[in-house]
Amino acid sequence: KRGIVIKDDWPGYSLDLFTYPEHYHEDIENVYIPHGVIMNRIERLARYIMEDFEDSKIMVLCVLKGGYKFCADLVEFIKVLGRSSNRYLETRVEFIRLKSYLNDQSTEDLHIIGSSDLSFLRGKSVLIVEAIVDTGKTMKALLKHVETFEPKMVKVAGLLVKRVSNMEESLTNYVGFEIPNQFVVGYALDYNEYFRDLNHICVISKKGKMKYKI
Ligand SMILES: O=P(O)(O)OC[C@H]1O[C@H](OP(=O)(O)OP(=O)(O)O)[C@H](O)[C@@H]1O
Ligand SMILES: Oc1ncnc2c1N=NC2
Repeated sequence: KRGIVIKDDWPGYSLDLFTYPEHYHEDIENVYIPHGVIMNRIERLARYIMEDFEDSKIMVLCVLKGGYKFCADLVEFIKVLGRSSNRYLETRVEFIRLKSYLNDQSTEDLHIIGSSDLSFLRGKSVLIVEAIVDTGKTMKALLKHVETFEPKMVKVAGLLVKRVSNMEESLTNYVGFEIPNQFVVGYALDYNEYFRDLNHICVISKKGKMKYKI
């Protein structure tokens, strides 16, 4: 599944058509994916996931920090949809903190911050929830690490997948949006820890990149 394909020439929406935190006015170019569209897409992904996991419990592994909003909203939809179709899927959430980006570049070394012990995954049906797959380095390394704990099944939900190489095709089972290769922020996606408090997914402006550069 490629998800909603956003074309290279998609200009995004003009900033004055939406509300966003005033302090980011100079730092973002446009509203690339409005919060409402993100939520509607996540609701549809929840339906796919419920069909595939049917009656087994879901062990959600949320990849911090970028994945925390996507994970919270996805798990909420799974709960709400489960209630209305009286097919309740028991969902447990665990977290892993990975860091690999400085400014807008992936550093060579991926490192796990905090505990790397995932033994709670043994024998479980695992859903890895990740905000974005860009070079795929993080997801490749994480999948290798997860496999060492012998889960029963592993599926990956990626809200955004960058059209950078065909590698990600095999890395994600559920894709929210396939986007061109440009740096986006918002909805918990950051640039040096900024913009996580932005509801929409936006394209960062040159000024924003300079202002918050490390
Ligand atoms: O496919 P890749 O090129 O590896 O990029 C994807 C990863 O990079 C970002 O993490 P980041 O290092 O920014 O940490 P954060 O999630 O805490 O912001 C993002 O949250 C993914 O985990
Ligand atoms: O576009 C992006 N925006 C925020 N964080 C990341 C991105 N790509 N890899 C990590």
